Amino acid sequence: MKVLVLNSGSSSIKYQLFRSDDWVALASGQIGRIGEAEGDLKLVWIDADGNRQCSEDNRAIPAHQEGIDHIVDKLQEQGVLEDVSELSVIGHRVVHGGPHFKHPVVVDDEVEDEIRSVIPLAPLHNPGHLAGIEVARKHFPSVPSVVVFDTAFHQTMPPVAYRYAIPEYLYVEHRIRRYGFHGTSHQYVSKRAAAMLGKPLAECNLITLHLGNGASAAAIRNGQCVDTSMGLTPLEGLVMGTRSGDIDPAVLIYLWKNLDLNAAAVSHLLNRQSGLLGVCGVNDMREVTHQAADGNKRAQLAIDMTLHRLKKYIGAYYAELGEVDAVVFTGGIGENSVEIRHGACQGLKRLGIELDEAVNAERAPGERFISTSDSEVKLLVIPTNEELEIAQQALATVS
Ligand SMILES: Nc1ncnc2c1ncn2[C@@H]1O[C@H](COP(=O)(O)OP(=O)(O)O)[C@@H](O)[C@H]1O
Ligand SMILES: CC(=O)OP(=O)(O)O
Ligand SMILES: [Mg+2]
Repeated sequence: MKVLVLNSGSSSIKYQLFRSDDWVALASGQIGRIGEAEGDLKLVWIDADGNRQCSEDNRAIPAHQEGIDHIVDKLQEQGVLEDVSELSVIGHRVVHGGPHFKHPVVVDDEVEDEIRSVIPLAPLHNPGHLAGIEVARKHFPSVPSVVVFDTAFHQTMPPVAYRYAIPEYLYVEHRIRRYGFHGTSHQYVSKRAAAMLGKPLAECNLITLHLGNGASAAAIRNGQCVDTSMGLTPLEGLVMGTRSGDIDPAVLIYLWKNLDLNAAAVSHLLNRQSGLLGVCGVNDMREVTHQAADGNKRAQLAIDMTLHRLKKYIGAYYAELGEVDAVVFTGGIGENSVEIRHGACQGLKRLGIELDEAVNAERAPGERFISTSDSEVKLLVIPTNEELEIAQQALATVS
């Protein structure tokens, strides 16, 4: 049997089709730049002879609806999903589950309504997820859809970590608290880290760093999340591609009072015009790194601010955990940026964190140790696989 996973973002859809007996990915792909004049479509699949094939094109994809139609056509055309009855379940990533969802659930009208009701808390993400769910239900009415929430893994946080120091009724009546995101990724890399360390996950203390367009850190004690950097929404915490991360809330009041910006304008400014983009005009870390290497001072400042914030969180979570087995780097930046990993580990020798610079600089794919053999705290690079984690959780939910 097979499991299809759709990870619909604000302007992209990532997807993978797994064979559930051995979790081999039969196909994986991405549709980027949805709604733009030119799309960015990629699909890698395994053909009938077991060979890896790849196709790319730039056709325009106006909306998620067309994107998912395209995915289904393409999977059928390449022979990896000939018969819908081969599909046991479709797994969907949903960034915000709000206060209600602690575990994956089978989608019904009520679940869809609940996801819709928390759109204001994840405006960049939840609308795309809903579009994905609706189109999948239309294409595969007989196949159950299961939603797996980014917020679920963080539900083990204690109140000291998830409460804001604001009047209690805002928590009790409005559920204003810290939820945390990228949970599926933090959970996946935690399990892989335990396997690499050769210890049960329940005995591992970890700091996991998911550094992609959105970025978050998590403190894991005995395999469970005890703190994370994102909050009520995916805006809190680290410096991100276009999001500010931590900021004095008085800045918002200032913008409202003195620049006459309303709530929508402030949200747009902090979610879409800030972070690396706000500081240096570019949001892609590869480009920022090139510009900094060419002597661009704004790009260098953007990198230095990213590292400054990242180190604050590593230090804070180290202090919270007391003992740390490993720091894990994942996400597009964590997996690929030699410079960011180098900068994040600088000067931490007294904490028992020592990077092996030569190993860090090797652009090797896959899971690897990048600490010196003497480093008390191990440093790991682990490519995340949110889709695999979602596929396994989705199948377990309907089994
Ligand atoms: N070789 C690289 N060096 C530095 N940054 C990289 C590299 N490869 C990818 N990235 C960065 O990873 C980020 C995207 O991460 P990803 O996890 O794919 O994002 P998303 O949040 O969209 O899933 C971008 O900022 C991109 O520039
Ligand atoms: C929650 C979040 O920020 O997700 P992404 O990194 O995919 O934007
Ligand atoms: Mg991501």
